[in-house]
Amino acid sequence: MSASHLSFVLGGARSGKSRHAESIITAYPAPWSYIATAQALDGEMQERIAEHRARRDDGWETLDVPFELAGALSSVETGRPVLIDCLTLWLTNVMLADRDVEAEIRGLAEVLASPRGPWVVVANEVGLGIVPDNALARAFRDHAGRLNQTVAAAADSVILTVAGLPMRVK
Ligand SMILES: Nc1nc2c(ncn2[C@@H]2O[C@H](COP(=O)(O)OP(=O)(O)OP(=O)(O)O)[C@@H](O)[C@H]2O)c(=O)[nH]1
Repeated sequence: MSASHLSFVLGGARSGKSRHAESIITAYPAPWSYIATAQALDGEMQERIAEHRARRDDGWETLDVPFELAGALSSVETGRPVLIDCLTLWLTNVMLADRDVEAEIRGLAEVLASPRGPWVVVANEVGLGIVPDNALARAFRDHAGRLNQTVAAAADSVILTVAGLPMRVK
């Protein structure tokens, strides 16, 4: 595999994007860092998180980062492979906390543009369905689309996972 500064893995729910992203990272020698943006706010999320934790072995160090992604990435040791799962939940956290979404995306984009890595970022492709009938969902869909374009522009490889299959789109 060629050395990559930034890979971006996109897909729908349960499309296999996390598993594919993990396989990119574990092709590098351990230790690897896993930056989790999910917050275990209810039993269902706790179960999903437990499933993920169970399949990560001792080579992984997990950091819980619901908000300060740019800061967390900047402070990771140079050369350490990092997986960020997932950007769309980070966006949800930022919007629900009433933070300045544009400013947060700019801050993240600056760090992602730095010539570091290997980093793999996971996100949901959310905009394919009908126009949501409430304003918050429409704003979320639009921010998610712009965020994905920003990260894809900075990435040297972009992969779309469909039904568990990775398709290279950049
Ligand atoms: N807080 C926390 N979250 C975690 C941890 N491990 C995984 N997660 C979160 O679990 C979420 C993914 O959950 P899933 O429901 O399996 O994802 P999915 O999008 O439906 O499925 P795939 O497309 O197959 O990856 C990510 O947003 C991670 O942040 C952890 O150790 N701590």
